[in-house]
Amino acid sequence: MGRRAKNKQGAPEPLQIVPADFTVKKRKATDQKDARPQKKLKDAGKAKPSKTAKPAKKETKPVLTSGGSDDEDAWENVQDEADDLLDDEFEGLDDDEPLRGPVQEFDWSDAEDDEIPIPKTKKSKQLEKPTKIVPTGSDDSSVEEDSDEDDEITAANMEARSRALDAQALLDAAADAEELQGIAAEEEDDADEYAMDEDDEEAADEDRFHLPTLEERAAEKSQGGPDVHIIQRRLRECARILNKFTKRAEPGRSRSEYTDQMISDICSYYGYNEFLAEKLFQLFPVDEAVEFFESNEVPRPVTIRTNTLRTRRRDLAQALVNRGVNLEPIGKWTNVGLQVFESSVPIGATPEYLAGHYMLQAASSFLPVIALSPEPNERVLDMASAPGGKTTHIAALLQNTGVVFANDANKARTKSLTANIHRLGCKNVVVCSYDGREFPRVMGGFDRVLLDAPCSGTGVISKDPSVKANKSDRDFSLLSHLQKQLILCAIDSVSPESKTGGYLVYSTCSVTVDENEAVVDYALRKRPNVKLVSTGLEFGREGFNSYRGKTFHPSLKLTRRFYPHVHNMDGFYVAKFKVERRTKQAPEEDISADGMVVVVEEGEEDAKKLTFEADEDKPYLEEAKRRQMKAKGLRVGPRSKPAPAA
Ligand SMILES: C[S@@+](CC[C@H](N)C(=O)[O-])C[C@H]1O[C@@H](n2cnc3c(N)ncnc32)[C@H](O)[C@@H]1O
Repeated sequence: MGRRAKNKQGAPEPLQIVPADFTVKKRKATDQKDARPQKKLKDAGKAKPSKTAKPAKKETKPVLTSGGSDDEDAWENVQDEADDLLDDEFEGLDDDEPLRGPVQEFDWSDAEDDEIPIPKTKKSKQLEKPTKIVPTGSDDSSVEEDSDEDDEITAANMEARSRALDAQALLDAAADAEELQGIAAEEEDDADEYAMDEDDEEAADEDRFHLPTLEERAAEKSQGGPDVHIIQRRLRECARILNKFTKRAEPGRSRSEYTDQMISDICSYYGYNEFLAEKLFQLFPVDEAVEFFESNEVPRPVTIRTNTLRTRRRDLAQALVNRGVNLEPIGKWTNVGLQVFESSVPIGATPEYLAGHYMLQAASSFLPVIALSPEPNERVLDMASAPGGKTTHIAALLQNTGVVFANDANKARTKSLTANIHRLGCKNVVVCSYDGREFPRVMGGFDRVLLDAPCSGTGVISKDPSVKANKSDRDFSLLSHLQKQLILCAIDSVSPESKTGGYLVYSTCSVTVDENEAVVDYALRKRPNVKLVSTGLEFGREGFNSYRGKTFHPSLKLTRRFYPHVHNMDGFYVAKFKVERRTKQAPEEDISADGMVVVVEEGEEDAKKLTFEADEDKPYLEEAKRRQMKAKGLRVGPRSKPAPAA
């Protein structure tokens, strides 16, 4: 575990959401070495008071305990106050209607840093310029009112007029130059906020940043690695320099030297292996990458989903407030979510929890089900469903009508799935345990399918920091391969004839492109009868259209990415497909002799010849079979050795 991992934030920040077109603002470099990076709001018009600096009303929110009080009046007062607060919180929120509304910007800042900078709007310099006064040789300002045309040109005044015109031209030129300079300076400021303080900073910074040479790095390593403060400063400085490389880099040093230093520092500071640090680093602009790594050190807010089969959100909130839970609705995008700020009782063991009134569930986990949007009486497949957070959400949206097939390849995990289904009172769910790649042979013709795929978990590192050290290149290849097989099976399980649906939602709690856009793009290429449609989610970043030399289908923009540092929720990815009727037969080579889907990797044309017998596929197949057997509790033999190179 990295050194920062120990330094966890106390109470989680309230969840606030940024709009889809939100761009992450760059941080200003500060000279406070230990300070956590602070985000400043550029636009005061859009600024919202920080949730950390809560309104006074909320600060007085009572923490009620079920133990009660000897003083009945006091109890009633507190009770009334709690009721009022709930009424305020929930006013206008109709539990039965999907809520829509503007999304809010997530603010990292602590209360004391909440001052909102004056908005930096681009004003027309033309409007700001003082009215020019044309010198006429007279100080009498009334003269300036006179128009040139009115003055008769005579031999006597000709020279004076000529001088005045020259002077005016000079003044105009000077003013224009000044204006151009101003615009250039302003553009530079806008292009990079760091530049705002650059001169001051650099002038004050006697101890100028020096990028260690290879020898210096080796020496540093041999002495047990650098001090945390040195790494912090180096990360900040490297990010600052990479942002404006030509201007700020040390002469003779390359961009990749700074990048390598950053990745190496990220590994030692946060505890990632080099492969994963680089993979994640590449996903973002430099300074945003640091924000991403930083946010993985902070726990996400505790959130619960109201089980509408058993209660209403308002009633649940009331019951929990009465037990001493401090909570509020997550945001306008969900009418069932509640964020828990603090609780005097264990939130996973309240009578309401045991009675199935809610599910402890990350906010990001609501998103695929919202995108799936199942309708009553539909037939739905949840292909990889354990432990059932999304299954039970689907069952609730179906209002216990229709049927949900909750499948998971891992039989052991179906126990917790079944327990959750019972606890939440879902009566329309059938639990099964197949490898998802066996669908639709076992069952097909679903109105909607959810494939919440097995993934690397790079979106949930704050929950499972072991991901930082234990994910390798091989893991990503295997996972991407499995996901590609599963997604084709999921598509083929959807009924294009469905009167109400015909949709597949693909999701992962990972942020890597291999597991997301690459899988979705592969599915689009292999199944011409599907197209991407809007997820219906009002926030989230657009999926990548291209990434590191790979180009994806333009419709990948319709998919959505969610990030911890932007949306204060787990990293997540959601894509929604509409499945149409097939116009021609599926390519034969998709299905192997044993009925499994064959994944065709990069270079589709050559790959057309591939079957499961192909040497390249063997290790993947073998590994998949080993895992399958292991999951079923069967003994697996040793891995076969790779054949020697010819
Ligand atoms: C991300 S988790 C699913 C979480 C679940 N949807 C929820 O909301 O609670 C992925 C699941 O896929 C299952 N899985 C892995 N390989 C599978 C396969 N080949 N077919 C079906 N399920 C699989 C794992 O056992 C795991 O439970």
